[in-house]
Amino acid sequence: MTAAATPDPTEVTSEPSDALAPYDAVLLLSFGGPEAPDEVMPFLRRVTAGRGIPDERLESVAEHYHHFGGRSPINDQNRALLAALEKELAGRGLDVPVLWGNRNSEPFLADTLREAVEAGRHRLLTVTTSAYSCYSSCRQYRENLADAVAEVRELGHVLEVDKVAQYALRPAFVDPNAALVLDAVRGHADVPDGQLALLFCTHSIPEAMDDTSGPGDGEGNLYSAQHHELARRVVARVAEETGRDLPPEVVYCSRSGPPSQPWLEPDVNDRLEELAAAGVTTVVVAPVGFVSDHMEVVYDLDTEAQETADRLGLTLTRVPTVGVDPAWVAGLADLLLERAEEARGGPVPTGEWVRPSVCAPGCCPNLRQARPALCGSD
Ligand SMILES: CC1=C(CCC(=O)O)c2cc3nc(cc4[nH]c(cc5[nH]c(cc1n2)c(C)c5CCC(=O)O)c(CCC(=O)O)c4C)C(CCC(=O)O)=C3C
Ligand SMILES: [Fe+2]
Repeated sequence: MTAAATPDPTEVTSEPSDALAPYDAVLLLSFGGPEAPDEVMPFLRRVTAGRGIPDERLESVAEHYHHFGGRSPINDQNRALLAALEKELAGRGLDVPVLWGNRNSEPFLADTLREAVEAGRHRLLTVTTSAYSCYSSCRQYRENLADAVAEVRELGHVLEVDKVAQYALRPAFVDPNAALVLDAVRGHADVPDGQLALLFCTHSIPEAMDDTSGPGDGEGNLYSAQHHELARRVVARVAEETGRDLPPEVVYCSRSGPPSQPWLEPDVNDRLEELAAAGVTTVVVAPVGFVSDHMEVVYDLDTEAQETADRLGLTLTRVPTVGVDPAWVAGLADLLLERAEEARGGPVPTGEWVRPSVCAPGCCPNLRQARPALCGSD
C-alpha cells in the first residue's frame, strides 16, 4: 500500500479547536478491577478497606472474578472508551490527551496525575464512569482526586482539577439508554402485555447512603430518585414508539455489607421470582446503573440472574450498557465541551435533574469520616 491509499471514510478531519480551553487534558476516572487471579484479593481488600464487609462476602465476590479467569472486564472497557473518546475529540479538532486513572487498581489515579504534571499539564477536566449521585459514585471520587492532587503538590507541582457533573439524566446518557431498551422491547413484540416486564437494574447501596445522597438540604434519596426518573423517561419513550405501557420498575443487584444493614431493594433475583409467580414469561433487564459491562453485569446479571430466570422458566433479555455506543461517546464529548464553556464563564446548565458541576457543601456525605474532596464548594 502506498501513502496515497483511499482515505478512511470514518476519519473526520477538522480545524484545530480550543473548545476545551482552559483544560489541557481530560481525565477518565474509574473504579478499577483486577486483571489476573493474583490481583483479585488485593483488589478486594483495597475496595473494602475499613468497610466492615464480612470475609465470606469477599470470598464469594472473589469467586465471581475467578469465574472469569481473575480478570474484570472494566479496565478493557475503559481502554476502549478512552480510545473512542480520543477519536471523537480528534474528529472535532480537539487535540487533547485523554488520561485514565482508577480508584482501586492500576493505573492508580495518583500515578496518572504525577505523569500528567511531568508532561506539563496544568488543568484537567475529569469525568467519572459513574453517572449517578451518592457517596460511592460521586463524593468518593472527589476524595480520591483530593488525595491524588495533594500527593502531586507534595512533589512541588500545581494541578487544578475540575469535574463534569453527574450526568445520569442528561440526554447524553438517557437517549442512548432509551434506544438500547427500545430495541430490546421491540424484540419481544410477540409477547402479550402482562407477560412482559421491563426492569431497570442498578448497584444496590446502603439505605443510609441513599437517604443522604444529593445536596445537604435534607431531601436525600437522590440516587434512587435519579434511577426512577431515568426509568420513567425511558418507558415514556418506549410507549411513544411502540404503544406499550410498561411500568418503570427499578431493581438492585450486588448487595454487600452485613445482613443487619438495610440496602436498597428489591434484589433483581427476588423480583424475577415474583414476576414468574404473577404469570410473566419474558423479562427485559436494562442495567442502566452501569456505563459498561462491569463484573456486576457479567456476573450478577448474565450469570446469577440468568440462572434464576432459567430455573423459573423465564426468558431474560439483558439490554447492553452504553459502553462505546457512538451516541454515548458523542454525548460524553458534548458534556466535556459544555463544562469547558462553563469554566470560561459561559452558561451554567440548569434544569430540575441537572446536577451542578461544583457540588454543594455536604452533598453525598462520607458517613464514616469527613475528608477533603475536590470539585465542590465545601
Ligand atoms: C454505587 C456503586 C457503584 C457505581 C458507581 C461506580 O461505578 O463507582 C459501584 C461500582 C462498582 N463496584 C465494583 C466492585 C465492588 N464494589 C464493592 C462494594 C460496594 N460497592 C458499592 C457501591 C457502588 N459500587 C458499595 C456501597 C459497596 C460496599 C462497600 C463500600 O462502601 O465501598 C465491592 C466489594 C465486595 C462486595 O461487597 O461486592 C466490589 C468488588 C466495581 C468493579 C466491577 C468490575 O470489576 O467490573 C464497580 C464499577
Ligand atoms: Fe461496588
